[in-house]
Order: sequence, then structure tokens, then C-alpha cells
Amino acid sequence: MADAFTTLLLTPEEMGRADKAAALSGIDSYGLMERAGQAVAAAALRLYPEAKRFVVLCGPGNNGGDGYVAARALAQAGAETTIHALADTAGLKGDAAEAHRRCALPVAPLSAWRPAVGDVVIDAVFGAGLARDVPPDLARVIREVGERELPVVAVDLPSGLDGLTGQIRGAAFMASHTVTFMTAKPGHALLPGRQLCGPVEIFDIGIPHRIVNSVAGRLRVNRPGLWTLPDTDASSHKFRRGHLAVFAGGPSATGAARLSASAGLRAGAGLVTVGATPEAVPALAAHLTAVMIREIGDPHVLADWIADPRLTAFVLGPGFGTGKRARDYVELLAGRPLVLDADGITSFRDNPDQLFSLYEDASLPTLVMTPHEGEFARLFPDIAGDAEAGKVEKACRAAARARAVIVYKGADTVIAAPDGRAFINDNAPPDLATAGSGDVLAGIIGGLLAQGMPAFEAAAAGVWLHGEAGKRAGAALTAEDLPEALHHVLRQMAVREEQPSL
Ligand SMILES: NC(=O)C1=CN([C@@H]2O[C@H](COP(=O)(O)OP(=O)(O)OC[C@H]3O[C@@H](n4cnc5c(N)ncnc54)[C@H](OP(=O)(O)O)[C@@H]3O)[C@@H](O)[C@H]2O)[C@@H](O)CC1
Ligand SMILES: Nc1ncnc2c1ncn2[C@@H]1O[C@H](COP(=O)(O)OP(=O)(O)O)[C@@H](O)[C@H]1O
Ligand SMILES: [K+]
Repeated sequence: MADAFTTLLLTPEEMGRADKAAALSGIDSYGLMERAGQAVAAAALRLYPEAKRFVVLCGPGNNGGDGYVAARALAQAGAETTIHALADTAGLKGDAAEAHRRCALPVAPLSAWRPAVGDVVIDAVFGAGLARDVPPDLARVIREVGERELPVVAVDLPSGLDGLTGQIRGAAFMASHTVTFMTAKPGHALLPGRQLCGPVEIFDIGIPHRIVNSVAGRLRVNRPGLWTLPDTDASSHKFRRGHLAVFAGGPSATGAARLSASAGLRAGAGLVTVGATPEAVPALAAHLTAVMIREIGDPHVLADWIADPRLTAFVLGPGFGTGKRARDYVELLAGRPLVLDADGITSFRDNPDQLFSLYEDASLPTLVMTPHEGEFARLFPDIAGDAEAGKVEKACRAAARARAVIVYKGADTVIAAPDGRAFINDNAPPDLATAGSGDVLAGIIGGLLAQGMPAFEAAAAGVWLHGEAGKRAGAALTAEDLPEALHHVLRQMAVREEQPSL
């Protein structure tokens, strides 16, 4: 289980504030750079003891400063080391100028370097301060290094990667290892950034944790410990573990609701019922055993059923069909704990405010929406089209507008709450990109909501468990495998909790 500090993600701007606060508190800022550069050199020597030559590429700011420290340390360790700088070293300032002054190695221009097999690159060109697309000279070097498949140890971030959004600014190194400082940054967790970093080593350069905590915003990497699963000890009664209702669509599309329902049951809901029109009941009855079926013949039956307070959460969307029926159901559910997925989301594309108004009174959010990129753009076209905003910002703006928890799906799913909390999920394997996998996710979240978990925690836990189930089910999985895999994951977590701490 992760402790609170290790889940922190500091934006480059917050990291800059931590740096300034550390200096104000009397901490020697050059000492921080010295430790950062030494950590990079140590990682490079550990990972590439046989390197013919380390080529340290230094930029014009403090990332470059870390590079000069690393180059000095590598040379002192006896490794052949050369330095190439993007800009004239006369322009270096502050700690970076000091790091350069202490490094006796000659500095050649970046344009003079021709990458050669056997070189190990230390990428200290840009880190947190990358402000625009990389210059053409660097883009050429990035391309040549990639073509020769040279190992790259990135300092803080692979140069060209935007630490806030995870996007590539023109071009970016593909690192084999990244050494960052104090905490990971959003760009390490978001795509495509995550795929450019290799393993990310987080090195403590000595900024006091109280300072880091004081500048940290509300962004975390999604881990157990940030949420607690409902207690499912042997004494808990099925009625105490909530009752989840999943709405099914027409007779030819019941599979999606069945997947959600089975997942909700595995996630621990005490009871799960699929609500279906009479035409869909036979298809459902042929496949479901532990899940119950409720026939919804006309709107009054629906209204009476939904009014039962023992129904503690609902899932609407998987295989449901788009249109007025979906909107009418959601209107009846107004304010109740609801996972709105797939067709349920798309049904409000022409009037999203109608949906948002149904949930505006809740003091804590009770609506969880689980859009993939296409569904997100249907409900929030202006936010989706903002080319400057990253995925976290988009999810947070959508959550605030809808007063709902937004699960913005993908390989780097972002879970955001209206109050500004946001988690980036990084455990989902690509095998989850399979038909019906989203239906399972909606069911897991519904099952957790039904047990009384608050919406944001249920969504975050659900996304993480879905990822773990995907890993457990492994290659060539189908969505049907996921509820069973979830069973194993939950059992393993329970066993770990039962073990006495040493
Ligand atoms: N925070 C901490 O506690 C610690 C931080 N540390 C280290 O500091 C790093 C952050 O340093 P930083 O702020 O100086 O930023 P950095 O990435 O060196 O780049 C800024 C320079 O690049 C320039 N520039 C930007 N984009 C450009 C472009 N596309 N093309 C061309 N130029 C461009 C920009 O110029 P300007 O935009 O001002 O014109 C400026 O000159 C951080 O990543 C970590 O490694 C450690 O020492 C330990 C303590
Ligand atoms: N490349 C990927 N790597 C990891 N997870 C993925 C990837 N692609 C999709 N997923 C996850 O799989 C699920 C797919 O959901 P969705 O797009 O609604 O598909 P479907 O409608 O077929 O169920 C989401 O939880 C998403 O986060
Ligand atoms: K870098």
C-alpha cells in the first residue's frame, strides 16, 4: 500500500515553488542541484557500467546545471565523458553557472555531436522549464539518437516532454531510464509521456517533505491507500453490502448489462438486479444466475422500483441504446448514486445541461460518468477541443461543470472530482482495450458505490481494480474473464491485509 507522499504528483510549477520555498527556508539551492546531478551519474554508472562513452547534453537552464554536475561526477568516476551544450555557456545563470564553473571538462556545441553506437546519452537539455517546441537542432539529435537506439538517461524528464500535460513539444527523447526529484510529475504518468520515460527513479534531493506537501495540489497517482475498500468481513450481511441495479437495453444487446452486473457482484455488492424490458428478459434469464432480473413493463413499474431506498446504486448505459428512454430513466434517478456510461452519456449530447441540472443539488457528488475520448467530446465539446489543456485539466473542468466524478478513460485514465481532486491511473494493461471492458468497469464502480463508498473513491478504486484484473487475466483476455480475475485480485488484497505487520 502506498504512503501519501509517494502518490504525490507535483506539476513543474509546484516543483518550482518547492524549490523557492526551500531556498527561503535557508536550504542551499546549489546543494539540491549537486545531489540531483550526483544521483543521475550514479544511475548511469549503475545501469551502464560498460558504456564506452557518456555524452552529456546540457541545456541553458537548471536541467543543464544538473547535467554539468553529472558530467563532473562521471569523469571523476573514471568514465569517458563529453559534454555538448545547446547554447553558449556564457548565458548560464545562478546554480547552473556554478555547476558549469565547477566542471573542468570542455564543452562543445550540440551541433558538433554525431551520435555513435556505444554512446550513452545523459539528457539534461530541458526539464521542468520547457516552454515551447524544442529547437530544430535538438529535434535532429533526438531523431538520430532514436535511429541508433542509443540508451538515454533523462534528467527529470525526457527533453521535449511537457511535464504538466505529458504531451510532446515538437520532438522528445525516448529514455531508457528517468531520474526525477522528490516526486513524479504528471508528465511521467500521462500518455504519451509515460511511454517515453522508461522506469522512473524518484530521488530525494533533500527538500523537506513538509515543504513539498505545502506546495502540492490535489493530483495523485491512483493507488490503494488513497481509498479504502468496503469492509467485507464474514459477519457482513448481504443487505448491508448494498443493492446495485443495472439497466439493460434491448433483447439483442443484453451482454453489456450482464457484464456490468457480474462485475458489480464481484466488486462486493450484496445484491445485483438487472432491470429490463419484457422483451429482454428471456435473453437475460438464459445467462444469469446469481444476478436477479426485474421486468420493467411500463414507466410506473420503473418509478416504483427505483423509489425503493434499498437500491443503493445504479448503472445505466452499457448496451442501453441512446435516446429519450435513457434520458427519462436518468430523470427518475436524479440525485441517486449512478454510474452513467456509454449510451447513457451519449443520450445527453444535445443537452448536457439537462443532465447536469439533475445532479446539481448534491453536496457531495453521486454521479460518476465514465466517458472514453469520443463520449467525452460529445458532452464537453469545448473542453475536449482546447488544444492547450492536458487530460487532467480537461477532466477537472468537466467534473466541476457537471458536478460529477469524471472517469476520463484511456490507457491513462484520469479520475476527477468537482472539488479539484484528480488521480491518474497507470496500472491498466493494453489488453483491456477489448469490447466490453468498459462495461465491466462501470459495474465495478457501481458495485463499490452500492456498498456506500463515496463516488470519487469508488471511481478511483474501481479503475485501479479494473487495471489489476486486466493484469491478472493477462494477454488475449476477453471482458468475460475480468469479473473472475477481479475475484482473485480482491482475495489477494484481503490476504495481504490479514497478514500481521512485522
Ligand atoms: N525544482 C527543484 O527543486 C530543482 C530543479 N532542478 C532542475 O532544474 C530543472 C528546471 O530548471 P529550469 O526551470 O531552469 O528549466 P529547464 O528545464 O532547465 O529549462 C529552462 C531553460 O530552457 C529554455 N527553454 C525552454 N524551452 C525552450 C525551447 N523549446 N527552446 C529553447 N529554449 C528553451 C528557457 O529559456 P526561456 O524560455 O527563458 O527563453 C530556459 O533558459 C528541473 O527540470 C531539474 O532538472 C534540480 O537542479 C534540483 C532542484
Ligand atoms: N491501451 C489501453 N491500455 C490500458 N487500458 C485501456 C486501453 N484502451 C482502453 N483501456 C481501458 O479499457 C476500457 C475500455 O472501455 P470502453 O472504451 O468503454 O470500451 P467498451 O465500450 O468496448 O467496453 C476502459 O476502462 C479503458 O480505460
Ligand atoms: K531532460
